[in-house]
Amino acid sequence: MTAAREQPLELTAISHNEGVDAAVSAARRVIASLLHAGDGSAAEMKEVADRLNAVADHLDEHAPAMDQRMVDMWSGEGITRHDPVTGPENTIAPPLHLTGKDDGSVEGVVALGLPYQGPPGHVHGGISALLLDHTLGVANHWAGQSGMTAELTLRYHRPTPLFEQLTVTGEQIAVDGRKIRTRGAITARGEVCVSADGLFIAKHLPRPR
Ligand SMILES: CCCCC/C=C\C/C=C\C/C=C\C/C=C\CCCC(=O)SCCNC(=O)CCNC(=O)[C@H](O)C(C)(C)COP(=O)(O)OP(=O)(O)OC[C@H]1O[C@@H](n2cnc3c(N)ncnc32)[C@H](O)[C@@H]1OP(=O)(O)O
Repeated sequence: MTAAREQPLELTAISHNEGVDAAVSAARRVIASLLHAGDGSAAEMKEVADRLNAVADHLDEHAPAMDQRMVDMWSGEGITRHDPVTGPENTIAPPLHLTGKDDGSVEGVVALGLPYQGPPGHVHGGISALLLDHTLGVANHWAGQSGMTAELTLRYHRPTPLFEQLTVTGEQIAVDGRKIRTRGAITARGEVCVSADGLFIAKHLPRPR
């Protein structure tokens, strides 16, 4: 008999408060702050741009070669740290933090700010697609058979609010040979805002080495 898990399993990397993760958290703040500031801001934007460019110059000067970095990114066998949805090393990741549940599904919560806006006060539909594509991919990984997205069908039921807690879910529904069918949704205040049906094909591109 398998003992029931008391804690849900972490399926995505959690940010450290140090190293590149801390710098990425700061950069996420900068992205949101710039959009909040806009052209009406009293801040001296030329100086801000110069300082940000100096930071980027410093990072580029000390970074490993790109091909080596690609190898490093893909060296682990488990969860990724660089992806654009959950990755603590990726400034454009909100980040969403996903856990695996005993019923075979995955779930995470996230609140999205101004950088992810589409219609006024609401999440851009392409951002919802990004979150769901990735969450369905992780759900397949959790279920034990993963692949590449071949089709992703989205239904936008109601606008997805910014600044509110969203729950993102994914669940593998069926595997038929190499075809994997997976479903998911984004809900806010218990109501479905976006639902997704995905067809994934069991195929994996080779990792850089
Ligand atoms: C992606 C994996 C990442 C791995 C990470 C590893 C560890 C990290 C751990 C945790 C994280 C977990 C997951 C990662 C999270 C998210 C993943 C994001 C997913 C993506 O972001 S991924 C990028 C976008 N994605 C593409 O970039 C795909 C481009 N595309 C292709 O690479 C090919 O197109 C492919 C592979 C789709 C199929 O090519 P193929 O040659 O392998 O397959 P083939 O043609 O033989 O078809 C076999 C049968 O599928 C049917 N079929 C094929 N395609 C179909 C379609 N579109 N619609 C309906 N049916 C279709 C055929 O009709 C046939 O059916 P039948 O057998 O019945 O005839």
